[in-house]
Amino acid sequence: MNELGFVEEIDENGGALIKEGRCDLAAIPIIRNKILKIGRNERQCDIVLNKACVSSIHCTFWGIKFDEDSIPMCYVKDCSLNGILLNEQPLQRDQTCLLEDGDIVTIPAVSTFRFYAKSKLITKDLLQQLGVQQNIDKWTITPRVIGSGTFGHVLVAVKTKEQSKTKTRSKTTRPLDYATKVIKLKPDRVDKEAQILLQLRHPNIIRVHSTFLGPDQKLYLIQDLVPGGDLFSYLAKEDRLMPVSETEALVIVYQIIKALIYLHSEGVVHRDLKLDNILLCVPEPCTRIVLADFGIARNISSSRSRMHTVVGTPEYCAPEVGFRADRLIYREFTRVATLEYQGYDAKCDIWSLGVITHIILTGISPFYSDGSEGSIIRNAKNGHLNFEIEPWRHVSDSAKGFVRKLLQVNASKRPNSSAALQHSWLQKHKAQLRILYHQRILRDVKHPFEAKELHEKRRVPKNFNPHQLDLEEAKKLRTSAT
Ligand SMILES: Nc1ncnc2c1ncn2[C@@H]1O[C@H](COP(=O)(O)OP(=O)(O)OP(=O)(O)O)[C@@H](O)[C@H]1O
Repeated sequence: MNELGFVEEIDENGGALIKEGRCDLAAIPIIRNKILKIGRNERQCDIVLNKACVSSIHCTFWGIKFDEDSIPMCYVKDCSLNGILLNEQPLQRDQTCLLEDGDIVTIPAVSTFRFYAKSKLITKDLLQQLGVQQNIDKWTITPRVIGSGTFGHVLVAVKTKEQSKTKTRSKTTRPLDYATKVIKLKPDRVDKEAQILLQLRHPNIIRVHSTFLGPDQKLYLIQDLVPGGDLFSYLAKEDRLMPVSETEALVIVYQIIKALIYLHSEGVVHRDLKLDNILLCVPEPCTRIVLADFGIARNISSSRSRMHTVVGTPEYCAPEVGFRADRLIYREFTRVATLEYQGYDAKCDIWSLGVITHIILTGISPFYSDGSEGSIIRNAKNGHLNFEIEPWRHVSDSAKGFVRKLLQVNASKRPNSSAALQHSWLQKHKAQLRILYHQRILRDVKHPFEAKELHEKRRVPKNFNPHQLDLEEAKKLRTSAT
């Protein structure tokens, strides 16, 4: 079942609007992996509103379902010049809001839409079942689950204070939504994730606002809610991972490298970079991406030491980290000094980026073969890459060279994060990537990041065309097709 919610145009009395010839407007489904667009542009929009005050794409709706059992989360984003109202309250340009069943979205003086949730069932005592507090300091934790992982659950949270303040202004005002990661683990691990994240400020790294230690040694990490889902779900279509265009891959990889350069300069190594830990602001190309899940990240700035603990996910894990095909040698993620290796450093993140780049360009995980842990580890140690397979056919040699370089088994030959940015694949598109990044990708960033990215003023060339990359690629594809 692909429908995650519905958007229906209504009249001023709240009744469904079924005009002659426009009955298709009644209850348009929000489906998985597709953004529902409302605006003036006939080619791109699902609901076309032909009025001068309506922007080409005025607002968009989409839904995210973390897994088969989870309740979808649907969002609306204001992309317009003239604005939209959510329950009579204006949104800011580029603002995204999590929707609740029955929410009303208005394009002033043009149209009004009602959002219906597909699944409304949220067990009231879910928080109790999960052993999660409803109120932590100034925060209210809601029973809406965004995602789950090995270490706990991620739920929607709102600021309690803000809620009561806004309630006096209007009953319908929605407080901003945040994500709370609730971790019930050993205190030392818990502290590390919180400590590391609180020190980081970068538009491509998850922003943590506060942390609280609740009863039962549960840590609450209040973070920005990143509404576009993770990169794995974005690529997963019809039971397989679909590659993205080379242009889209460049924009993703560029942002991951930006985050890694910052992270490594702060002495932090992520150690678990994978598709599931890369979040998207909107599930569409050229969106801002955010690295999340610093659960096993390590701060090595104090000692500049190398790391010896075997952690991570074998599919994305650099050979020097020391995963072994024979699981009996270590149990799960215990601390095992890697005897035949000298330990490892921040370049383990570069290897993971190599695996990620391979997957997003081809839909194939380079060392996966039969999927058994043993074969993945053996294949990664061997480092053999096969560029002869069909999905590489339309990919440029420089992209292949980039992947080859990052997946060097010998870590000393692998570039560090700054050198990865200097690779010809990215350098060739340097100017366009920079402009796209500063003019478009960072547009929704509201926080005063210390990172210099936001303060850099770049001159836009007179003939700059934000679609230039796509055109170049289209040209290339046309040539290769003939
Ligand atoms: N701030 C956020 N905004 C939106 N979604 C999020 C956020 N944080 C986490 N998620 C979602 O929740 C999922 C689980 O979160 P996270 O990876 O942090 O948990 P974990 O227990 O450390 O997982 P893992 O088992 O991968 O280690 C993510 O894959 C993502 O889909």
